[in-house]
Amino acid sequence: MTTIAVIGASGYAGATLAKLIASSPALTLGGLYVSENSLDAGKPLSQLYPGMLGVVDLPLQGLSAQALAGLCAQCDGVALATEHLVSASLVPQLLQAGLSVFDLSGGHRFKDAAIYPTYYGFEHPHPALLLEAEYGLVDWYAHTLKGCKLIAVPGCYPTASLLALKPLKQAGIFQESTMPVINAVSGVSGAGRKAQLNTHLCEVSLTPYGVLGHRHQPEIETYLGQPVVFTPHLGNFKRGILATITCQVKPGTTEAEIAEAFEIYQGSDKVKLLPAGSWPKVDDVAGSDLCLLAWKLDSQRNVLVVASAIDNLMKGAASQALECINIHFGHEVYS
Ligand SMILES: NC(=O)C1=CN([C@@H]2O[C@H](COP(=O)(O)OP(=O)(O)OC[C@H]3O[C@@H](n4cnc5c(N)ncnc54)[C@H](OP(=O)(O)O)[C@@H]3O)[C@@H](O)[C@H]2O)C=CC1
Ligand SMILES: CC(=O)N[C@@H](CCC(=O)OP(=O)(O)O)C(=O)O
Repeated sequence: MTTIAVIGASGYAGATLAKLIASSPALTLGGLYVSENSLDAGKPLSQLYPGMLGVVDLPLQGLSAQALAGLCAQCDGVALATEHLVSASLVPQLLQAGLSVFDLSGGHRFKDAAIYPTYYGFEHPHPALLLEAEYGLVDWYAHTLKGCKLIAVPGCYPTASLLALKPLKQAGIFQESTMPVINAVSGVSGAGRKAQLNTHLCEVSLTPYGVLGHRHQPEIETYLGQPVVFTPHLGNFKRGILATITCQVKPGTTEAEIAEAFEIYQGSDKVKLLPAGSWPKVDDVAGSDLCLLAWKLDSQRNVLVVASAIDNLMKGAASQALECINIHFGHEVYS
């Protein structure tokens, strides 16, 4: 059995992951943690999420120095479902204790520390560790995850976008100067559990945000290897992301070439192509660990539209983290 603790376990991503770990045959939950002075410390997780009653009844513990030392002594790995700077500050001690770290935040997704002040609003406290991290987009980089102790679980929008675009990039299908245009809508759970005015029921209405400055733009560009225009939108639903992506393809590109590019996912039980003429809906993926893709080519104008749907809390966070954990520790069961 591999023992994994979850820090940030009362949040949407952490609680979702705790439930997945508790239900995984090869894993055992090594503890659930919140901030030292959290109002939720001492409560069973199932008190916050009654649907987890009998599944995850472990109590949430405040992350004191003593609790952190105990965690380090008892666990093989730790998942950080905490905000970026909290994750970045915790990682050195966890690595020093020999743990494998799975960071669900954006705290370790870039090698270039200069991204952090520009897109995250802080100087990275441990830039040298960025060079040690591997990017856990499991459908593309599974081979890098075994030998590394620090795994940066991708962001939700980048997961949806990269799974759609990387096959096309790899096949050399984009026109030289094209910038794929990604319009993506996320459910409100993407903003986390804590109360904020913009996620208040009466305030939520379909709207773009983070226009031309969202931190997921450089993440998508880094792992795609070319510029994109990314515009996120907040939708009035709880979970799921739908990214609709428009790109210009080389003149003469055929449907057969595009179909061949996406054959990379043939046999995958996580990334699936819908039959021609069908388009994914967020409700089709909500609660699942899937990414559903569909595309259509206008061969007259060399325009390709690809749609990609995931659950932001699952393939966009917790289930992808679980895949990283299982691959890293060599467990055959990936979900
Ligand atoms: N929601 C989503 O769809 C996705 C989220 N992510 C990333 O995952 C991370 C968590 O997101 P999400 O679950 O939405 O966030 P939430 O706000 O829902 O949860 C944050 C969690 O962190 C805990 N926490 C806060 N400060 C500390 C601290 N100093 N030490 C330990 N625990 C702390 C909170 O509990 P308390 O405040 O009571 O201490 C809570 O359990 C973020 O980095 C986010 O960007 C990634 C992909 C998708
Ligand atoms: C709706 C909403 O607010 N979504 C979040 C995305 C959260 C996430 O996946 O991203 P990180 O792990 O990179 O924080 C946002 O746009 O900030």
